[in-house]
Amino acid sequence: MDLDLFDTQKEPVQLNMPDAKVIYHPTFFNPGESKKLFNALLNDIEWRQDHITVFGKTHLQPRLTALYANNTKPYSYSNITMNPNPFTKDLLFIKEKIEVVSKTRFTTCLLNLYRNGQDSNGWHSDNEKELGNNPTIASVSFGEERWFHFKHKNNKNLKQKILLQNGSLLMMMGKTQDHWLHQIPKTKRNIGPRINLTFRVIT
Ligand SMILES: O=C(O)CCC(=O)C(=O)O
Ligand SMILES: [Fe+2]
Repeated sequence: MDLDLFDTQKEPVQLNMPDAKVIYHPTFFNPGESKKLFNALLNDIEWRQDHITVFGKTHLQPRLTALYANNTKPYSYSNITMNPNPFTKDLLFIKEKIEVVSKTRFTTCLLNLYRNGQDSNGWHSDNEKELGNNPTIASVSFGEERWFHFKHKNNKNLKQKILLQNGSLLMMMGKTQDHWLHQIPKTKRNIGPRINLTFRVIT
């Protein structure tokens, strides 16, 4: 019997999405490394909960966030401007490992902490002008797995979804942000926290 047949997928896969380039590495960090990094980030990152203004109404963001960078350039989205903290040792370790596969030098990391299934991230694309054209965004996940949904901006029939596993890396490149929106929906499952790190280049 070939036990490999029952192993989960380990090789990177490109998602079947027209007008986009999205590559998923299911096991970029091994389980031991992922657990250590999850615990360290949960404790050491300066998590905060900002207010956002949508359609003139102010709400608390449905998750905690943080911004780290190797420069002092602010990042603005949804009427919030965040000023970065300097990268920590753990963030530099993760960044350098991702830079090898992505052949990109990242400046900035936006972090999200989804405390439970009620925390979420609404439909958006990462198309702020600070990111430039065709941004490469490297998204790392630790902790509970959560569904990540994509929908095409012009063709309602085009959708994609992927379960982002502990220790995974999702790369969004090329025209992805021009043509697609993404979200992390709420779930009624009784689940624990998930940490997501999105590495970006801010020019
Ligand atoms: O939590 C995730 O996987 C996605 C986060 C995201 O889309 C963002 O921060 O822009
Ligand atoms: Fe995003």
